[in-house]
Amino acid sequence: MSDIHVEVHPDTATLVTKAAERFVATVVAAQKERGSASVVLTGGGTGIGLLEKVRENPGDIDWRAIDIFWGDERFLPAGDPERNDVQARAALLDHVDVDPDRVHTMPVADGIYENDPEAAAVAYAQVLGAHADGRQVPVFDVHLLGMGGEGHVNSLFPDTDAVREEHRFVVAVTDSPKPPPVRVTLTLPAVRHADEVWLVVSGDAKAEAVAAAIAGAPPVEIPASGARGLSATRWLLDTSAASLLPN
Ligand SMILES: O=C1O[C@H](COP(=O)(O)O)[C@@H](O)[C@H](O)[C@H]1O
Repeated sequence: MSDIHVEVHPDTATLVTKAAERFVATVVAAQKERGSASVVLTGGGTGIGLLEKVRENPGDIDWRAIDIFWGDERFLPAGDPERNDVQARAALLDHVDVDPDRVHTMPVADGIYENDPEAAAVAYAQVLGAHADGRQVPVFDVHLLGMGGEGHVNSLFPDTDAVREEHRFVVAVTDSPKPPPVRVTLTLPAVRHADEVWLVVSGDAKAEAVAAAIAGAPPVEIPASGARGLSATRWLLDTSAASLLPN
C-alpha cells in the first residue's frame, strides 16, 4: 500500500490555495507525460474551495486534455444547487475551456434514471469502464476527497453497505445520514484505482476522524481510512483538523 503523507497548513484559506497549486502541478505533469490527465472531483467545502482557487490560478492546464469524473453525487434533478457537479461548474468548470465530452457527470434524478439510483450507479460504472483503457476503472491521476466529521468520504458513511462494498465500483446510497438521502458514489475499490488520493480536510470538527483514519482505524468505522492511492495518499490539512495528530 502507498505511503501516507501529511501536510499541515495554518488555516483553511492557505490549505485550499496550496492544494490547488498541487492540483495544477499534478495535472500539468500528467499532461506533459501522457498527453492528458484524469481527475476525480469531490463536493463539500474544501473540495469546492480548491476548485475556486484553481480558477484563480489555473497555471498551464490544458483544459481540452483532461477527463473529469466525480467521486459522489447527490441524486437530485439537473441544475439543483446541492448537486456536486452544479457547484463544481460554478466554481471552475463554467469558466474554463473544458471539452464537454470529457466532463463525466453522474446521472441526474429527473433524467432517464428517474427514481432509480441503482440504475444510475450501474450507468456510471459503465462510464468509468468506457474510459479505462480496457480496465473497469481508469487510473485517475488524482482522486480528491473531502471528509465528514464522522469520517465519511464520497458518500461512503460509517457502518453501511456502501463502505463495505468490495466488488462494485459505483453504488447507490438511499439512506445517507447527511441530506440529501439519495446519492450515487464511487466505492473504496474505485477510489483505490487513483494514482494519488488526496484528503483535503479543515476544521476541528474533523480532527478526531483525521487522527483515527491516519492511525489506521477500520474503514467500516472511519471510511476515510480505506481511501488509499496506488502511489500516494496525501492528507492535506489545516492546523485545526491536524490538532489531534501525534507530533
Ligand atoms: O456530502 C458530502 O460531504 C463530503 C464532505 O463535505 P465537507 O463539506 O464536510 O467537506 C464531500 O466530500 C462529499 O463529496 C459530499 O457529497
